[in-house]
Amino acid sequence: MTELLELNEIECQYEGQIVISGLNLTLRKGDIGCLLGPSGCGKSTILRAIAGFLPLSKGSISLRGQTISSPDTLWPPEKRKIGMVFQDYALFPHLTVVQNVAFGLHKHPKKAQFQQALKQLELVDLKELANRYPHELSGGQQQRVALARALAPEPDLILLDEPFSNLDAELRKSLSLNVRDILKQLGTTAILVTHDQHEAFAMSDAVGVLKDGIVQQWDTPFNLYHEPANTFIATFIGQGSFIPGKMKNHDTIVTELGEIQGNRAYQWESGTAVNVLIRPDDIILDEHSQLTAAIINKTFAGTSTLYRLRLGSGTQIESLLPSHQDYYVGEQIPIRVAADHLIAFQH
Ligand SMILES: Nc1ncnc2c1ncn2[C@@H]1O[C@H](COP(=O)(O)OP(=O)(O)OP(=O)(O)O)[C@@H](O)[C@H]1O
Repeated sequence: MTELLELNEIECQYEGQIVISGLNLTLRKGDIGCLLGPSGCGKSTILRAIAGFLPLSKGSISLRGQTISSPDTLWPPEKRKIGMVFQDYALFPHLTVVQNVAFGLHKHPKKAQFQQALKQLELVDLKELANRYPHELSGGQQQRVALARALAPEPDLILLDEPFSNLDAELRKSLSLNVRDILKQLGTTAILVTHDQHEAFAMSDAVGVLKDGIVQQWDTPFNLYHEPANTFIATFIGQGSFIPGKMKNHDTIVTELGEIQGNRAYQWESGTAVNVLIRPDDIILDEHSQLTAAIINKTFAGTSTLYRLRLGSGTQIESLLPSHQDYYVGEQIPIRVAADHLIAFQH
């Protein structure tokens, strides 16, 4: 059996109000899964249900093949062997770093507790700071202590609830990759909750995009971007906008940008009205193109510049171009669509 965690049609409520319904999710041993979605969509609620802090009103959760939650089963959190890391680190201020990490090891003999805690601190590269107190550490260091503490009892599963939200952008990026490496090195299965899609993509093997308590798509980051299951995913993940089109044949759509041919076939009949997703990196500059668009604004982003363009019809699209090619607002530029992954939805 390779599935470590299985959520089967779960429903969660707060005081009779259903927040999660009919949710399915499976995670293989050693995989890092992520729950991504707008604020209030139910991400933390799912973690609470997995951790055992919230009962289920329907469905079941099984870990290592055993049912740990169902309407008439609720294993207590401490029996689940699940580690947790929170946004606010939640370290004990009156305990040193090594005492914090050793805290969850109270069943071990004292000496073994400290040896194991030091081993975990070495893993997160903080052994030198073992005798400091939390207030003597930076935010990133505190979060690494929290990770070491969660990993110390060698849990089968670790839940990370917005663990990098309190850190600045650069640190978020480096720490998220660092944490991924540590989890992969240990083979620890993890679920990350975030509303930062870059973090979700960088860290996870599979990502579930949630909206209104329902997982809209549970897939690899690549597929979420290139094969979105619906218009919500298409616009929530990455950038892009829809333009109207008509099916010409199964893999070609006629639009005001010309005929766009992709690498997947749609079953709709010729003439069917569709919306086609155009990503900024699908629109490239082509001096031989007859098609032009007017620049209505631009955002410089270092290596590239994002241009907002208006087509003759008034439709607006975006184009991401290398920043050394610099154009001004109001200029007409010749463009062409260069998209292999044609994404369209019926009107
Ligand atoms: N203890 C509670 N009692 C009642 N309603 C709650 C409780 N906790 C959360 N909710 C509601 O459940 C819904 C889902 O909340 P949850 O915290 O799971 O969302 P989230 O996706 O984690 O949001 P965020 O990204 O803002 O942390 C929200 O509408 C929220 O108001």
